[in-house]
Amino acid sequence: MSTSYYGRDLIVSDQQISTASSNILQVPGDKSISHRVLLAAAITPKPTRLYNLNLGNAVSLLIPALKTLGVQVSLEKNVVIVSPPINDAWNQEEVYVNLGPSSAAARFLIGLLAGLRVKAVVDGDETLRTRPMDWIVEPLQELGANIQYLGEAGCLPVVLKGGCLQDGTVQLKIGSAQARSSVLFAAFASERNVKIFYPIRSRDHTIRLFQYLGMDIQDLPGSVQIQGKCSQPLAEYHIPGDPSAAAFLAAAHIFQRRQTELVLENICLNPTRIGFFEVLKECGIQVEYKNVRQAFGETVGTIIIGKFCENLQPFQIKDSFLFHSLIDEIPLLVALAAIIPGQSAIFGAKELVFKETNRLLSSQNMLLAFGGQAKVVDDSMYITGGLPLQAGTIPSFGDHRIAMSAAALAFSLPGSSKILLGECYETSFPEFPQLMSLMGLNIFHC
Ligand SMILES: O=C(O)C1=C[C@@H](OP(=O)(O)O)[C@@H](O)[C@H](O)C1
Ligand SMILES: C=C(OP(=O)(O)O)C(=O)O
Repeated sequence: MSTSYYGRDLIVSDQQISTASSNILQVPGDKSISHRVLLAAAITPKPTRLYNLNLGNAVSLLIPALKTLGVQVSLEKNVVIVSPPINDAWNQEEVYVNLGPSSAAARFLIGLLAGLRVKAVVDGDETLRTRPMDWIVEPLQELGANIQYLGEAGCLPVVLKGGCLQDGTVQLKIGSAQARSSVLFAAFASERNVKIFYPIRSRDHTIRLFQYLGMDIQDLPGSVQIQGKCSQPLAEYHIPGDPSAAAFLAAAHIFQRRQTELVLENICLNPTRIGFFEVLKECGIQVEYKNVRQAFGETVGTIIIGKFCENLQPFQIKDSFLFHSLIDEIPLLVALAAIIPGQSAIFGAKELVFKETNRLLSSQNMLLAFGGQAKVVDDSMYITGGLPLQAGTIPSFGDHRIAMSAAALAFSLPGSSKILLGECYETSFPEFPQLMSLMGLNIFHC
């Protein structure tokens, strides 16, 4: 399996660095919400103050791209301030922007630029160039956007050449939240009336954000219709903690068999995102949501993971809503399944093939390197848990979710493991080593 990522390896050793490790932690802002509020702020008439923005590469690379296009972005202490281009003068010189590894950043930006009729070339790194862009280009073209592929058909780079978006209806074939959000951003930016039919309710942050902005939205099972006019511009937004980052801390707590509670504060508890924690419950791990409240259209609260208990049960993921609500946590669930005696299984996981790596195969290979057993059959995966695992040299393929899953699991094993290219955690969770150290994990680069 190939990778385009170049970074340092990570060493994880079983030597605890501190006996007094922390039980109350906060994680960085949610990556998905960060992408969406940055783009919404870029087309909101007044400056917007964004608190707790995720500053991993996947989000931060969007900032220079927006600046190239004329958007004003500045940092004041820990607040990112975003204002639209002066006099709405988006750069029209067919500028080149590169979103590195982030398909969410690229897909949303293409939707937004199509809606604004801004001319630009949108590109990504070698990995992103292999990921499907037809999921968004086709519906945008159906609505009138002029987008052409500059390299391989269906992939980045693409050139946007204007084209006037029309009111209309599109039917998405794929459950991808990014596909739906790209079209929603196009409708917002063009102020068009667009109806989207979609097969699965995957993460719905864009719908919630647009409702919060006062847009006229009809949100029905299987479809959403939006009149892309915002009546209540953003002035500020506090981004809640990322449940996908919180999942690594919860897993480390379980792998370490801690006999205390772990408290994760200020986490996004949107039901389309907390599938990992629901599966933990199914396995017999105590999980509680406390202090649950609504903030900026999102559900936010504290997650409490109980002390480790023996007799964990294997899990099965069959339902497509559940699958999408934990889509980025599959590598971590594969690692978790390895310590639970019996067979766990994940079904209908075709979309994992289109992530930073083919995550069915990269998760399998990660586990095999620890001496575990996992088998991929078509779009399903079967993991035999409870077998003896060993520390070792573990490939991450430059995929942040694989690297962090491997690091969390490695800590529970005697000896040291080397996670190849492990520094790629910076894509979504730059604070990963610091937070893991707070949990006693001995982790360093080499
Ligand atoms: O909408 C989003 O922010 C995301 C949606 C998911 O991708 P797909 O929509 O391609 O499934 C997820 O894997 C990605 O990390 C972020
Ligand atoms: C798949 C991911 O993100 P994206 O699709 O935006 O690259 C992820 O963060 O795990």
